[in-house]
Amino acid sequence: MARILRVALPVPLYTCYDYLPPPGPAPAGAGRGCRVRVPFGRGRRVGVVVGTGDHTGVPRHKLRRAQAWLDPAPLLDEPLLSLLEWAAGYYHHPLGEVLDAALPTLLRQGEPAEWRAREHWFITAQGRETDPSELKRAVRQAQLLARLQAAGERGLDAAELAEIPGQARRAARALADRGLAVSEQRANPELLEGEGCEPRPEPLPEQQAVLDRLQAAGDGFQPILLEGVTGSGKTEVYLRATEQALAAGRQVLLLVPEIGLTPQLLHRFRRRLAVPMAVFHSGLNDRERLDAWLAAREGRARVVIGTRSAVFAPLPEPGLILVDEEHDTSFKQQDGFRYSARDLAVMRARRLGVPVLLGTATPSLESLQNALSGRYAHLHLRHRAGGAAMPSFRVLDVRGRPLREGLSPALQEAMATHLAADGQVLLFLNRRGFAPTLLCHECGWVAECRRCDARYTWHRRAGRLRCHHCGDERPVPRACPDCGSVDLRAVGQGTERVERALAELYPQVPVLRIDRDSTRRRGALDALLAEAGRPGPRILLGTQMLAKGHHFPDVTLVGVLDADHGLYGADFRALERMAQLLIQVAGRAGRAERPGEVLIQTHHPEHPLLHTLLGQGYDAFARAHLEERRAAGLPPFAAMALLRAEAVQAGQARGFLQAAAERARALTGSEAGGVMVLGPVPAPMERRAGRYRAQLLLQAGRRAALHRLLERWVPGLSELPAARQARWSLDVDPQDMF
Ligand SMILES: Nc1ncnc2c1ncn2[C@@H]1O[C@H](COP(=O)(O)OP(=O)(O)OP(=O)(O)O)[C@@H](O)[C@H]1O
Ligand SMILES: [Zn+2]
Repeated sequence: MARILRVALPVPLYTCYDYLPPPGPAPAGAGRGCRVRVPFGRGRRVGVVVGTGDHTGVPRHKLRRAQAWLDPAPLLDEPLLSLLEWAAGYYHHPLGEVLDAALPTLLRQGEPAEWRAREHWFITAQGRETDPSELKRAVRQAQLLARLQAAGERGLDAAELAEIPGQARRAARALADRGLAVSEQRANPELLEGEGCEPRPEPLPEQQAVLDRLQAAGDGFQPILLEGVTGSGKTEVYLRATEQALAAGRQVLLLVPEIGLTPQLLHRFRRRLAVPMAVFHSGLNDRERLDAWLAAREGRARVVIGTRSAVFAPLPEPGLILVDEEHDTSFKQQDGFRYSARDLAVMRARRLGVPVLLGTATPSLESLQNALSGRYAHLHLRHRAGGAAMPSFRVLDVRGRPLREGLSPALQEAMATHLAADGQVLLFLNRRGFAPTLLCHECGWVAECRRCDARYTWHRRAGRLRCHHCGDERPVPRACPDCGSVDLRAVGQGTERVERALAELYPQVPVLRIDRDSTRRRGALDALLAEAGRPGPRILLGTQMLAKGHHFPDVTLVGVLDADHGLYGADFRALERMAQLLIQVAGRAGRAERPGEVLIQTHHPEHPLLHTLLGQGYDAFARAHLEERRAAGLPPFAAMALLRAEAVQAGQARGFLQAAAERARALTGSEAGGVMVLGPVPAPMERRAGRYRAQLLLQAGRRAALHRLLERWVPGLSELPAARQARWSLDVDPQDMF
């Protein structure tokens, strides 16, 4: 064994630490990629060995001994570990924290990387014969008995039991005492097992072209941008491509946006593919996450599906990486280690030598530019599968029109027509709550968050004012705190308010509101989506939760209540986002036999975005917008990094950034063709959650120049005296400028 271990620890410092190996003989597989427990300061940490050697710069009397090996063989295989090292370098983030972000919580805490036997509960023969109502004085036991009866031979595992409200485990033991249920210890938790029972439609020629391209890529890196209009059968391509890779004995990783991991999607995969799958999503508990991770690592899971962090799932036999809705902003991690899962997916595929397919109806300008410049293959699905037509668009000029809670007469008329024809209507409004502003009509006072430069949103049903930026909330005042008037008025519409108006306007039509508030309870979203998918007249009203990825066959009319909001955003990506959102929402219309119609309400009917987008399509808009970005020297024609800082006192964050900027300028000064250092400036919302925020932008025409600077600049930032007063973070390739 080597005499020195280099260990990455989860601490915010740009360095690894040298230790002597743990006492006693090392396990046979010990070395790089294994976890060790080490003393650190006065405590202990779990770290990952990233290197071994015989020499160290640490003086002998300071060199400490690691306490124990936690893995008998590398936990992270070489391709994954080296990808993470690359990512730490690219995002200029401490390696220990990168590793920490990539590992399931239990592994970070030092738990063994092993399955653990878990309790599994079954009904007994006697239990099957017992009517739950006989247990009338033990309500919970009766409920659980009914659940176990319904579960049949499959039984309920510990995780399912934990989901049942109340003391389900106690009830289970009480049932066991009565001889109605039994438990056993199961070593291997069951993986989601696909059924593979669904018929497979013949691929259309454009779909086949993608599959051929993937097949031709064989064992090589091949990035493909798949630009397919909404409803064109992209998911069908993912399924077929997955089948191809599975047939070649490989694993497949599918990344989906947070909102995209719907029961619908999982259902489709399970019905088509008869293989074990592992699913990563934010609803998993720590043990479930570890189980999914182990299943992927042992190769038991052949398909791994998950949101952002699943890009770090181990894949011993990788064959294909798929990224659905590649333009979606949820692929970007917005705090801590700020990575782009989409970009890392491409890099991972490149390093593994496997194809990667980025699918979307509305490519990000970054990916589009990569495709146009020939770095990615660019394939299209130009028509809806199954013969459905693309929806028709109409811009509704609402200037001077009487609006009833945001609904124009023309929109109401169209709704009535579609509902009368048994169609469903989907209304999109990206603002939850009742009203975004509470105003005193007497003196003009506005309810503003105590901790942010922002207004409270009035949540009428809950009777609360809530800040959507910091989460602060408080009761709604009865009277104006400034002048005492009781004439407080709601200004503007949120989904809650429109929902009320719809109930009055269409009393006989059920309205389903889908937003963060109505889906807070576990399972609520699934239930609402299932309800929304049923036939019959219905109005679906929601925020962007409703806008993306869902397949509602009976929706024939989509109404965008307020397109103005996105047309004049402060961020240079505002228009791109707005265009993507509009196309995605519109894509929910007319997905089955009946044609769809999309109505967009705006006060700016002449806006060039609406003109190009609706007249010529997303592709034309995106190409035109790319040219504007090129002319302005903005991404994807420039590389950016944003240094953000925040502090409790005004001026402290800026002071730190000022010092950082001077350092950067000193470093760039000598270099021609270097990096622009812009700012510092206050953040667009300067005060948030009680802290003052500012930012410094670094921009360069060439990525290499930016990275050369960051390499020399970032590690020293924490040593600046002003760093003690501010919290700071670096965002490479920032996706929003707030
Ligand atoms: N080759 C095919 N033959 C017949 N039907 C197909 C074919 N491919 C897809 N479909 C059907 O067309 C519909 C839309 O397909 P799919 O959901 O895969 O599209 P999508 O591009 O993923 O949609 P979105 O962009 O909205 O996510 C589905 O009902 C699907 O079953
Ligand atoms: Zn706030």
